[in-house]
Amino acid sequence: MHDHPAPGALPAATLSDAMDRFGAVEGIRPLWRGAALSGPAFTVWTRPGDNKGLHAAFETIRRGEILVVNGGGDTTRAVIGELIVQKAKALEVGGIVLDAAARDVAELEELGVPVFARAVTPAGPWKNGPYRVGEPIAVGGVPVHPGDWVVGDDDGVTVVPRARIAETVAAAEQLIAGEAERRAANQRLVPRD
Ligand SMILES: O=C([O-])CC(=O)C(=O)O
Ligand SMILES: [Mg+2]
Repeated sequence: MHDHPAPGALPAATLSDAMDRFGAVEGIRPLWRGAALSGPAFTVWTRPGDNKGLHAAFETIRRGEILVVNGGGDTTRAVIGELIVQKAKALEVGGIVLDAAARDVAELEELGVPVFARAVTPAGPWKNGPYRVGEPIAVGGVPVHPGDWVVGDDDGVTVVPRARIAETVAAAEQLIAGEAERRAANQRLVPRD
């Protein structure tokens, strides 16, 4: 199904730069320093504060896919915690991106499944729906279709549309080469008296 060159470990910032600085998700951060993910999106749209749809997603999500959730940007209810992320770990999901909140953060870091969220709160979710699985959504102002490439690192999350993965990777690699030259020039700087 995923027959394109993958962005792999390219930085989220560089991938966004390579798309004229679009595609960068607003306001969603890693829950701990060093959390990083890269993989195709598996989308869920849920009623704010409710995680019935996330449990449904774990019925069909595949190894390596990134669970990307539009939870309406709600920060008052955590839609994931330790128990649901245990499922993600067992299924070898590639990571979780929430336009919503999380809880049990110490346990999440120990589990090691990379989680990106808008907020953290001890308040638990409702479990009634409604929800949608596998439909186009948006997170942090960026559209996400199933199969779009999602990259997250210390800076946050960038989404690369599926049809633009190859050209974006090529452009990002060129930017990285240019940055290497600028880095070398910076290292030649000396103080002036
Ligand atoms: O209660 C919930 O659904 C969220 C949670 O804390 C967990 O999954 O551990
Ligand atoms: Mg919990």
